[in-house]
Amino acid sequence: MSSPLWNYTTPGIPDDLFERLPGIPLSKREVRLLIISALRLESHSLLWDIGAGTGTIAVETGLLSPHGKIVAVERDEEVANLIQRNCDRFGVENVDVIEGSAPECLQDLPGKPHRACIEGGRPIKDILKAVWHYLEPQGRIVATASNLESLYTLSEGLAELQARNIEVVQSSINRLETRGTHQIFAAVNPMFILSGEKLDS
Ligand SMILES: C[S@@+](CC[C@H](N)C(=O)[O-])C[C@H]1O[C@@H](n2cnc3c(N)ncnc32)[C@H](O)[C@@H]1O
Repeated sequence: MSSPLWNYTTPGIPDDLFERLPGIPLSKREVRLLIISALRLESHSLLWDIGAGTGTIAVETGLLSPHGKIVAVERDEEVANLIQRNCDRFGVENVDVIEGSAPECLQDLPGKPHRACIEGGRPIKDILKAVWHYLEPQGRIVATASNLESLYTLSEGLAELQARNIEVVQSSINRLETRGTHQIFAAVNPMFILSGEKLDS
């Protein structure tokens, strides 16, 4: 009997265990951990993973929260199929993969989310506002930005929505790598991780 690919109760699956498609991004392991931490999942949370890419967030949260439900939204058909394959690879059964483009497709999703992760899409503020509209009270949104423009837009969007307990964290991660005869610390692209809550004022 072959041993399972990931048999641990903690998140942090190494990036190279996921099936990849050329050019399709993935949230790097350490950044993924920060995103998952910011989501603060509860045992039965419904999570919308918008712009689900390679599916690393969907897989990790599916494993971490077996009584929860994840809806992974991805606009590209080939990439949506990749997410399903990565779920199958890790034996994750509580992820529904939806091929669709946000924000338009959100109205057709079943249920209202308690948590949302936004990692892609333009115009990003429209997606943020649409997701916020469906978010349950007490819900949390986590969104990432890799550049100053997205950081500003998301930050402005959360303020306009009067999100509470807004946090912004910038990752700064270096991994030891062998380059020729030397070992150097190579930087993982820094990401901004923004989060906010939908609380009564
Ligand atoms: C940065 S990747 C997400 C990586 C993912 N978190 C992971 O670790 O596997 C962003 C993805 O969002 C998708 N995307 C971009 N705009 C979108 C939209 N409007 N609706 C749905 N998906 C979108 C892209 O096709 C891409 O695969």
